[in-house]
Amino acid sequence: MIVVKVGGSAGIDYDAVCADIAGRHQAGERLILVHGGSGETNRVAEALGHPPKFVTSPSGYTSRFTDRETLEIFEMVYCGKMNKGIVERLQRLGVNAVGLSGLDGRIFEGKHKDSVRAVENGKVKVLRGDHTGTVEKVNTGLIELLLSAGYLPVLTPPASSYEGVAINVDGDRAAAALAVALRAEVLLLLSNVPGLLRHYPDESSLIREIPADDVEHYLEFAQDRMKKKVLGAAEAVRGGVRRVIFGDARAGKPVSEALNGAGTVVS
Ligand SMILES: Nc1ncnc2c1ncn2[C@@H]1O[C@H](COP(=O)(O)OP(=O)(O)OP(=O)(O)O)[C@@H](O)[C@H]1O
Repeated sequence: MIVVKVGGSAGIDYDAVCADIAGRHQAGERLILVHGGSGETNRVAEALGHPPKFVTSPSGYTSRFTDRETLEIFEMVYCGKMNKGIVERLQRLGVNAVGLSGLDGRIFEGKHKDSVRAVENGKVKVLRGDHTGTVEKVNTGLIELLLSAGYLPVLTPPASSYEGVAINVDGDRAAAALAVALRAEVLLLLSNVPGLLRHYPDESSLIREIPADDVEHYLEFAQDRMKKKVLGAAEAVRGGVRRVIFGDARAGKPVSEALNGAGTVVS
């Protein structure tokens, strides 16, 4: 089993990702696709007059402040435009894909965090009304049903809180939790960069290998949103996934190239 997570940043070639996945699925490989949608969510939020707000925690992690209106825009883009766009591409390629969010069948579950600590102008503030959380539990029943019937699941945040409330969760860490729950051999985290760069944005500074027992050490090279990917990779290998790859989804055959050794390999 391979869990592929494709991001939602500008420059990602979804046609290339879907064509590669379709070919591998049709050759009999067991795959699941998880996707993001941050770039398009920012654009739509601006257009709807509710611009995105990002907050940085005292420990340096950046996340989207998700009030109820932001959550609804997030769902429009992630579960609507992005998810159905990917499912349509796969259907056109002859793959019977099924798009679901983490709310459906409670695939992704976690605790609802209503408040977040954020550093603003050098001061730590507590912001309330947040709809975020972290995936703590993956309910694999529905996924296994789909896989055994030959469907290709295409999953996206949000997740469900334990009370059934939609929560914005990080897609990389959700994919990591899924890979652990399904005992996947490989987790691919594809985005608009060649992998983890030692000196971002210098693409020639690609880190080729990260030892599985030393992933957290590499957090120092990741800025802002890349930190969550490194954290997700650490969680996946700790949970038994043998290989995590940060790969490039901008062109070519993103899945196959990553599996053939391109990108940053954590093992
Ligand atoms: N050291 C680094 N190496 C590579 N990218 C980095 C680094 N530090 C920060 N980044 C940033 O991290 C981004 C990737 O994370 P991001 O969460 O935006 O991607 P995504 O997975 O495509 O999006 P989504 O949240 O929609 O799933 C890159 O576009 C880059 O700007």
